[in-house]
Amino acid sequence: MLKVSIIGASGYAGAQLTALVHQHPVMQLKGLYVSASSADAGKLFTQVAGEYRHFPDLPLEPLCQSGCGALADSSDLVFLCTPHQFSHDVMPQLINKQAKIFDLSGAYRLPDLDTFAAFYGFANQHPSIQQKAVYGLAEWFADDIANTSLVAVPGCYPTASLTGLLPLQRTGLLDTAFRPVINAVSGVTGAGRKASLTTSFCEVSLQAYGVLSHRHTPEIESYLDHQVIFTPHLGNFKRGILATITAKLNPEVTANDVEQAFLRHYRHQPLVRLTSAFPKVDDVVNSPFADVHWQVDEQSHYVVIGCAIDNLLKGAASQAMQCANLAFDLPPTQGLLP
Ligand SMILES: NC(=O)C1=CN([C@@H]2O[C@H](COP(=O)(O)OP(=O)(O)OC[C@H]3O[C@@H](n4cnc5c(N)ncnc54)[C@H](OP(=O)(O)O)[C@@H]3O)[C@@H](O)[C@H]2O)C=CC1
Ligand SMILES: CC(=O)N[C@@H](CCC(=O)OP(=O)(O)O)C(=O)O
Repeated sequence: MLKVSIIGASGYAGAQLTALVHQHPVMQLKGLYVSASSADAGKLFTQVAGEYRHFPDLPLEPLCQSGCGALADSSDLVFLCTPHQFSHDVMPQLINKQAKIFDLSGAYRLPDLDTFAAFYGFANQHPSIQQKAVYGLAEWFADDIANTSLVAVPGCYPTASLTGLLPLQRTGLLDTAFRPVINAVSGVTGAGRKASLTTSFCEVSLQAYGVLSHRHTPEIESYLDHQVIFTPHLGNFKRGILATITAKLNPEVTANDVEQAFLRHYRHQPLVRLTSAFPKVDDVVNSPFADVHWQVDEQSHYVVIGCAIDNLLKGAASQAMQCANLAFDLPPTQGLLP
């Protein structure tokens, strides 16, 4: 059995990952961790995450940064479900040890360090670690993921946006003179478990935020190799993301070309479902799937693409597990599909 440690296990993404590891046939939970000063330190995971009350009793152990090296030496996998700054700071102690590291934060997703500093508000001090990190968009970078010991698991909006756009971009169907326009709505779990006024029950009402400034814009652009206009919205539902993307196609592109591009890239990908109608959030919530549909207007040469995912699963924990499966040469859907 592969020994797994999860740091940030009391958070929304960490609890999902804990559940996925628990049901994985060849992984076992070695330890669950929170910060040294956490109000949850010493509590049982089952006390903090009530939906998993039937799980075995595992404590949420307080973790000091100095204890991370030993953790990485005694685990096969370490998942970081922690804030960006913590993942950034702790990484030198985790890498080059026994464990492969899967970081769900944005700390090592952006190869351009100036862009990183501008969007994250702190500098990436570890360029040599950044060079080793592989972007964990599982359907697109499987070979690299299989051969690395550090995976930067993508953000939730970039997962939905890139899943919808990459088949067209990689096939050369997009008109490079126009930026695809991505409008995406996320449930409130996307903001994490920590209380804040903007995510409190009485305050949330469908609204755009981070307009022309969200840190997921450069993440999408880095891996699409194309500039975009990305507008996230916060919706008054718990989980799920719906991205609706409008893009300009080259003049000679037909509806059949677009269909072939999606089929070629996703026909053999079990976790991307090409649906017969525009996807619904409810169809993917609590599942590891990305649902994708599109419609082409051959007169105007525009395509509208819809992609729905569960932000906590395909947008975080289940994609991290897909990457872990790839990194350990296991079937990519192991522990994710019955
Ligand atoms: N929510 C989502 O949809 C997505 C989230 N992500 C990313 O995944 C990561 C986790 O997100 P999410 O679960 O939403 O966040 P939460 O705020 O819900 O959870 C954060 C977790 O990290 C722990 N933590 C915080 N500081 C430390 C520390 N210094 N040492 C150890 N543990 C610490 C927290 O526990 P405590 O503070 O009690 O110590 C908690 O368990 C973030 O980087 C986020 O950006 C990525 C994609 C989607
Ligand atoms: C609704 C909401 O607030 N969503 C988060 C994105 C969550 C995510 O993908 O996380 P990363 O921070 O790891 O990129 C946001 O907009 O900041």
